[in-house]
Amino acid sequence: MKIIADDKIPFLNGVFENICEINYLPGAQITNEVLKDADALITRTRTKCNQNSLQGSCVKMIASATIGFDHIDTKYCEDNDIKWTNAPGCNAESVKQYIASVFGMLVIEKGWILKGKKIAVVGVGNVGSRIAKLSEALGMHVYKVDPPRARAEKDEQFYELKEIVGDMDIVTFHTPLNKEGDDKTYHLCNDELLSMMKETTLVINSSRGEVIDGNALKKALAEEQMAAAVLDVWEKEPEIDKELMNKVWLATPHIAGYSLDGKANGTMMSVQAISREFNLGLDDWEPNNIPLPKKNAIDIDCTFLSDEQVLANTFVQTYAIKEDDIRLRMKTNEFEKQRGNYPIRREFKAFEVNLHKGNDEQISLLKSVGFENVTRT
Ligand SMILES: NC(=O)C1=CN([C@@H]2O[C@H](COP(=O)(O)OP(=O)(O)OC[C@H]3O[C@@H](n4cnc5c(N)ncnc54)[C@H](O)[C@@H]3O)[C@@H](O)[C@H]2O)C=CC1
Ligand SMILES: O=C(O)C(=O)[C@H](O)COP(=O)(O)O
Repeated sequence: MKIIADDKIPFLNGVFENICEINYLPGAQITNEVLKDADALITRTRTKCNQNSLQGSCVKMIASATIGFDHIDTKYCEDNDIKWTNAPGCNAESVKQYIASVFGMLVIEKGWILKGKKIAVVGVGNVGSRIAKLSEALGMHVYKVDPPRARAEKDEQFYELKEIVGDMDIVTFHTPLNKEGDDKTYHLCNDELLSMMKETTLVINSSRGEVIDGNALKKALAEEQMAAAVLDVWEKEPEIDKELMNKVWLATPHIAGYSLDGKANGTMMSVQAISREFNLGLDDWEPNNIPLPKKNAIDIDCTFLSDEQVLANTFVQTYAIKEDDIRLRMKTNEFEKQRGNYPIRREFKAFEVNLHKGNDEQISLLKSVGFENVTRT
């Protein structure tokens, strides 16, 4: 048996070597020629898995170590008996941490008071439901927008995006990229939607670049139809629109899901899926010894801070989004390189937080958003 694997998937080296042949290649170099005699592919978003790459190959299974699967032509796979899997939820906590860092920056850099603000969470799946919970913990009013769930569920309250968007302080997108159909999300955020927003609204996109019409956003920002944008994902990335980047408040190179925890989960789910399919005896395999960041103990002096400021400061100390923003602006052409050499980032649960002169309410708020080790002195 032969596996082709993307060489940027961590924790994979050594896992299959004694069982079968495995070759590692950069995502963009995984071509039809390379896949010809491969039985399985372990991939990321950087390899288009479609007729071009798969026709005539021996590939029987594709496992993507990512949440999104818009890089896989699922119809082609289904029509050609190629099984495929993604890794649902693998890095959802990481995207939550990314959004938490945006919230932190709103409080620290822009002086926002989040309590009482209205936020539309568009797409309430693994990521969106975490963002909704995080926002509620910060006292925001959450408006959930998810037409597929709204149709399927009776007990949860969902809103129509166009009906509420004019009243929102924040609109954050967490949908898959659906290129067509009733639940199409391609350019879901377009001229029309942007023109309905208040001039103080912040738009965040950490889903897929094509969910927002970049030209429309550029125009809306230039004309101050809405206030600001945070973009992690971009149309045509890694060749991103620099004019747009210069207009957005925080710009990052598609790394919202890049915690090591999230990557480890993605690798684990892919290895186990391949193992189950080909009977390789790795059904329970999981990576161990996930490295910690240099500083995983956080000390916050709460003396003059509101509860919201305590949370904001804690969030940005676990992950400083500004550092990714600065790196991208300094070397925009290195978008893909920055993703490939991404620093160690760990999720909330890997940190020990001490609140100096903090209170029980702050401890319980931090625990409610995913911190496991919180003390006060
Ligand atoms: N920037 C990054 O690093 C990352 C980006 N992502 C992106 O985020 C997306 C969401 O991730 P998850 O929450 O884990 O996916 P999920 O599949 O758990 O949830 C997606 C939700 O969107 C809803 N939805 C579908 N069409 C919609 C529409 N037209 N309007 C509103 N809601 C709609 C679905 O019903 C579902 O509840 C992924 O598909 C991926 O593209 C995911 C992980 C990391
Ligand atoms: O999981 C997803 O979906 C993502 O967007 C990933 O964070 C992107 O991961 P890579 O393809 O860059 O590994």
